[in-house]
Amino acid sequence: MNHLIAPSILAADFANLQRDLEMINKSDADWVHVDIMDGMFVPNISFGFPVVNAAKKHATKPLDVHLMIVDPDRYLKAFKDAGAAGITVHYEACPHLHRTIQAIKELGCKAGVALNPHTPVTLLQDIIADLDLVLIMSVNPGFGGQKFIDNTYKKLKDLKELSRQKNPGLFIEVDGGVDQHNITKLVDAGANVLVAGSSVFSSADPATTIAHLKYPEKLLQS
Ligand SMILES: O=C(CO)[C@H](O)[C@H](O)COP(=O)(O)O
Ligand SMILES: [Co+2]
Repeated sequence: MNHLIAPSILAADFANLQRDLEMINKSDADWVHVDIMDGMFVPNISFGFPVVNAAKKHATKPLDVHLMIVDPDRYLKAFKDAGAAGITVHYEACPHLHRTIQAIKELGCKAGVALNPHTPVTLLQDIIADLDLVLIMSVNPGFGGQKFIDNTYKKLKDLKELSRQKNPGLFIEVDGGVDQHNITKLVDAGANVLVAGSSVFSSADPATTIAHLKYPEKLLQS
């Protein structure tokens, strides 16, 4: 399949969120990535339900909600009601991950698990068949605009192999420091959903940057 692009609104201009979502609507983006941070699981607080509701009101593409929060089970239904199409929880935040994944699916959302940079892919062996998506963090979660961690390529290859054996339809998402320079190598390593925050929103023309991320081969030809 062609890879999907999920711009992260963490890097959008919150005072002009409607404008930035309308840009995403008209662009080659596939999903809208929504980062929820609680100041506990990660050392930063982003935004909560009113902003997700507002995003849902203006976005025409599915909301891909990335929960960087402790004990996410408390809020799954609230995020579904706010407009989430997919909910991704962190492996490191879920002692009863199987139960959490079933709860997300029962809500009718796509279910994902995110791995911090130090968490090995092998820990997913007994849950991967139940998942729609695995998110490989390529920075330490909590902030946009950080430097990409090179070990990500190896983790993507490990995950691609595990998914080939146990769940060939898996969405393999990579999140953090994705830009026009590393996108082709990330797709070659196995990523099929690419999150991009700063590289999109700090560029002069965000819609064109999204097009370059979606079709990097056209950039090489031009
Ligand atoms: O989950 C995240 C941070 O924890 C963000 O999705 C990620 O950092 C995207 O931002 P950037 O592309 O600027 O690195
Ligand atoms: Co994210």
